[in-house]
Amino acid sequence: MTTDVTLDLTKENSNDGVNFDAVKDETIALKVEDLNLYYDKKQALNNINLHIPEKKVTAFIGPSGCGKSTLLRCFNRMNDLVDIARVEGAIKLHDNNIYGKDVNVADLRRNVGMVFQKPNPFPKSIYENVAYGLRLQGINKRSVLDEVVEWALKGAALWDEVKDRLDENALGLSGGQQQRLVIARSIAVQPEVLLLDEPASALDPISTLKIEELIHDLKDQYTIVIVTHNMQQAARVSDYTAFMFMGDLVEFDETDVIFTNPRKKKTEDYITGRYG
Ligand SMILES: Nc1ncnc2c1ncn2[C@@H]1O[C@H](COP(=O)(O)OP(=O)(O)OP(=O)(O)O)[C@@H](O)[C@H]1O
Repeated sequence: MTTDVTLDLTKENSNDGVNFDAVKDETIALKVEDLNLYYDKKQALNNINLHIPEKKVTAFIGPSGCGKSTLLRCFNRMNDLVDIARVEGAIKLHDNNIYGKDVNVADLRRNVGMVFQKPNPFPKSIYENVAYGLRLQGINKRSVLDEVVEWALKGAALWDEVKDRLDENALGLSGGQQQRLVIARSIAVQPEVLLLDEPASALDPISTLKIEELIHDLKDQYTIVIVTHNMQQAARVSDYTAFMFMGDLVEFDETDVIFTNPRKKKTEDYITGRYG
């Protein structure tokens, strides 16, 4: 992937639905500035400008194919893995452009963790799944690993269910438990930001509820960005919501405003189920 941080000032600014004032009293963790993303010649993100507040939950909603996952994957440069993807503009994590030349992408991905729709534990023990990121950093001391594994599993609300079977294969856990294990694996390396791409869409309702409760608990310590198809879920878990449509960020505001009093007709049409 190539990056080009030169801004195209001729592009019309289509961000009049983005209410930056909604987050003016928050500390901003991530600033998206004039971001365009192309898959080959097809533009998938159009001049996105957005401020994501620290230690809050921000949800991305919008119809299939509107660019939610593409935008989410920009925050830890997962799109670098797509050869045909090209990014223009900047994303600043506490004022440092993550697309800058000196950025260590492995460090970025440790600091900005990601959880996918389908739980993806490694075919290793529950313990080794959580210890994985620490071992990558060269931390192998058993007492340190024990402490972090317990802390992360407690943080992911899984400890009580697995504390007596830490040496069992993680693939033997239920889907909901696997997803909480993946969250434990992410938080074990103490990221600042957690990106959740439809984390509950493959789960049953009870597991979904547990993930939603967990998101609520985690936001005290982490900046969370979640992509969801489920508008009720966005309304339940998020503080702020961004509505996307065909690569545009149509509207961003407090979640209550988006769901009760949106400014844009397109947002209203979507949340009232007129398309989707
Ligand atoms: N690796 C890729 N190569 C080419 N085009 C892609 C790639 N990934 C996504 N796209 C295209 O970019 C656009 C946005 O896709 P994206 O997956 O970001 O949307 P989304 O809103 O997350 O959709 P969904 O809700 O269905 O997951 C779509 O037109 C999609 O086909």
